[in-house]
Amino acid sequence: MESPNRCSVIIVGAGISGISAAKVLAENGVEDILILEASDSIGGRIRKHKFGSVSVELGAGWIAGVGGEKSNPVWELAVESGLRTCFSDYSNARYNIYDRSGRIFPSGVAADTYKKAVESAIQKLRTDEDGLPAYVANDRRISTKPETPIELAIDFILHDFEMAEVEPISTYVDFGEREFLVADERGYEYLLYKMAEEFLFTSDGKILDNRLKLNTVVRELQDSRDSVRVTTEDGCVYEASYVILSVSIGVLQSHLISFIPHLPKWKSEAIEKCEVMVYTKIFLKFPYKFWPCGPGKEFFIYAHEQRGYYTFWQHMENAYPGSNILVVTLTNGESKRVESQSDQQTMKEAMGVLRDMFGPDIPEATDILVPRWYNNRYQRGSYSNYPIYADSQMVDNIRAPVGRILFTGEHTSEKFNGYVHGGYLAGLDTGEALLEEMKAEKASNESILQPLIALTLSKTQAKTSLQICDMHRQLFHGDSKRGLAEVTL
Ligand SMILES: Cc1cc2nc3c(=O)[nH]c(=O)nc-3n(C[C@H](O)[C@H](O)[C@H](O)COP(=O)(O)OP(=O)(O)OC[C@H]3O[C@@H](n4cnc5c(N)ncnc54)[C@H](O)[C@@H]3O)c2cc1C
Repeated sequence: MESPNRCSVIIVGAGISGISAAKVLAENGVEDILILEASDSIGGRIRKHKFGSVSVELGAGWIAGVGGEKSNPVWELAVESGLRTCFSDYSNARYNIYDRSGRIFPSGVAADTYKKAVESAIQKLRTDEDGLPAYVANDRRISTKPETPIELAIDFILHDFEMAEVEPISTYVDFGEREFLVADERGYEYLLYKMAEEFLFTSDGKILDNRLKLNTVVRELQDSRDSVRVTTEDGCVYEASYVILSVSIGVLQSHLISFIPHLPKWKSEAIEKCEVMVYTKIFLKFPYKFWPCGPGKEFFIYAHEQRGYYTFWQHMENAYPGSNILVVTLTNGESKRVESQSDQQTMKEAMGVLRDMFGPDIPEATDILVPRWYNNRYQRGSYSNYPIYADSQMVDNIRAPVGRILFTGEHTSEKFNGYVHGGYLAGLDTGEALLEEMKAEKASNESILQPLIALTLSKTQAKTSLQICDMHRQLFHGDSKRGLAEVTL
């Protein structure tokens, strides 16, 4: 039987965590790596798409957590790369709440409803933390259930958009409360290309390096005492001393990848317990704009009796003036419902909502774009959402290595899960942890092997055996230009 392709480390997934882990390894001399990516590009949940004449972000759109005492590392990457961004001011959204007949709720009503919703959410959070139902809370105040359309709309934006008013979110506490929308034709993914070009061979903005294999779906990881065998959907087998697995928590839950032996119970239980949020941005293009623009008008809200029904809207005039694009965000149940229906049906529903808000004479949308993160078998959702009862043990278990397989990705970040910077920092941490592990293993091997080599090999023989290792390294390293012709992207 032919021996499998072998290298030091295989990284499964080329999202921000996989690329940042690979970068740490390469920078520290571990260059015989192989990155296996299921889709046709790097970026994962950071992905741009040409829509109309502009680049829109199907996945992550914002750099969240800017302007605080500590600097968000992703913001630093964006500044270094000259990425174009626009500040997003959500604070006015609550004053642009439309009812079904197109009237904007008076600001006093909106502010009051908002205040009550925040108080109620804080109350609910306290009782959830105590493990008690709301009606037996210490101070006997009962958290109120949202019922009216405006209450439901505000409840949606407070909870499904993780507004910092309800609980302290590490991202905002550590890095600041400002958020910047990426509005750059090169896309948010440009940050990943900038990182990748530091250790992979690139030309004309394309990665041309045979250490990155796109369209390669990993289906099985077989962990043994001294290596991991990786089998892909097309039947190829690779072998490495270690694997870094950066696929999303949704993919881990979906069992797209089998583990031999099975993952231990503590690991699989922790993976199953983590919730997955689905978040869908639907883009609609119009022949001209009919919505209000100007200061404080970027975000607007539709209040409907069904929670989350085309609630949260944004116009793209600040990001791309003249683009005539609206974005509406759906989450969870509504995302799944819309993913399973035709885009024409979704356009019809969205147009109905817009006519409620802006009247019957508005123009029909000329194009629609509906990303399907939940049905994408390489994602199975948008990002992890630790349940309220999750403790640090659960996160530790999700992150902990099993044998020679290390787990990384936004879901392994205790403080910043769900965010781009969570994925980035998790990748750096995993890369560094693996370097430590490799150093320790090398030291222990040398202490066993040194006396043996001295006993069994003459000096020249020992040198020859080292050269064989070096030749193997050249498969991946130092000859990337020759590898060019063989690469298919
Ligand atoms: C719609 C949406 C909006 C978001 N908005 C924001 C935002 O505004 N700000 C923010 O900070 N964050 C946002 N996020 C979250 C952010 O995008 C993620 O936290 C981050 O990009 C995750 O990076 P990652 O490396 O952990 O995972 P991923 O990017 O998912 O990388 C994992 C990679 O593994 C690959 N893969 C999966 N299965 C296999 C397999 N079997 N074999 C080989 N490869 C495989 C995938 O194709 C993918 O490329 C959003 C996400 C979504 C989906």
